[in-house]
Amino acid sequence: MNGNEHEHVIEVTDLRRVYGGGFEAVRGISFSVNRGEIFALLGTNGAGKTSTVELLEGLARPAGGRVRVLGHDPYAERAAVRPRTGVMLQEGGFPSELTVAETARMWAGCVSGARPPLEALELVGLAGKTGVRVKQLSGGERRRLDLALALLGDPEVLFLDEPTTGLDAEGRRDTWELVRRLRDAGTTVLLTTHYLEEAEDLAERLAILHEGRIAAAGTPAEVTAAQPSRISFELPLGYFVGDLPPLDDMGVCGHEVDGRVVRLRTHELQRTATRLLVWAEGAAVELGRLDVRSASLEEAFLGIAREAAEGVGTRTKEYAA
Ligand SMILES: Nc1ncnc2c1ncn2[C@@H]1O[C@H](COP(=O)(O)OP(=O)(O)OP(=O)(O)O)[C@@H](O)[C@H]1O
Repeated sequence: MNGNEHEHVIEVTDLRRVYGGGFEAVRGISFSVNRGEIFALLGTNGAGKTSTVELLEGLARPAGGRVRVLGHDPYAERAAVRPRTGVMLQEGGFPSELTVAETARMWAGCVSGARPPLEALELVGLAGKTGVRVKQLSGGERRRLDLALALLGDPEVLFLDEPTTGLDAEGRRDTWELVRRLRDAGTTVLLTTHYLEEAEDLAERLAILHEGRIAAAGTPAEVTAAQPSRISFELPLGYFVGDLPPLDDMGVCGHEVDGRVVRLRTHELQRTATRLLVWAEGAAVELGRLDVRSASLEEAFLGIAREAAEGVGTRTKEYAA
């Protein structure tokens, strides 16, 4: 963060959203997104991702806090913000009888300065489907049509709500490639996703939401680094975890034993692995199925969700991403 407010294309401060009946879906979150950055919002089902993105899109008024997109309030100053943003909702909801080309033309008619519809369809790989009715498209093709429509206005800021849900592996990779190309051309992208590899691969920074609060935020590497690495192995018959050097001395921060299988957690992977291997060598012990791995974003996510659910060390506050 460079403190230069003009670089923050999206700024969210202590944002709250309360639905009728008093349910608080977004409970005071803060983050900012820089120009030309891809930022991912992750979270378990019902964490508040869509509720947040809708506030950024100006579709609802926050119950508290502040949102600025391109320096404007997207709800109160919708006319200033809307033409400069592209929105891909979770459910596009287009008339299913229209063809792909008709849908794109109809949509382009509502966008000032729209790029040619065929160009948008080409970007998402649907140029060969112009004559196909929307109802005949596969789920993945519909998501790509949603994305083409979001791109029609050549937006400065793109909101993508689960852009690759329903896409096969190739379609997902193609979409990532397109999002990266858009970013390289200067577009700022905020996306929500359930695919952790998508966030790890695409996003410069991310925030993990849990029950309306930010549970962790930073670069994928920063979020992952906060989680322990894992070492697992199987001890030979007749050996027990108590035969290892004292776990504290090995830098182990947690362990589980399941029969002869031992799983160690550590924030000092090199130290723990070295002590373990030196011990095994000295004791002439063959460690079966030895597996040493750094935490992945997926492990970080599951760890955060588990901690939050257990209420243990919940880090659900004051993350300024
Ligand atoms: N219109 C509404 N009225 C009342 N509660 C709502 C409404 N819309 C959403 N919620 C609740 O707000 C919470 C957050 O929902 P939201 O759709 O923002 O979550 P999400 O993180 O996008 O989830 P998912 O990953 O399942 O799409 C959920 O508990 C949901 O049930």
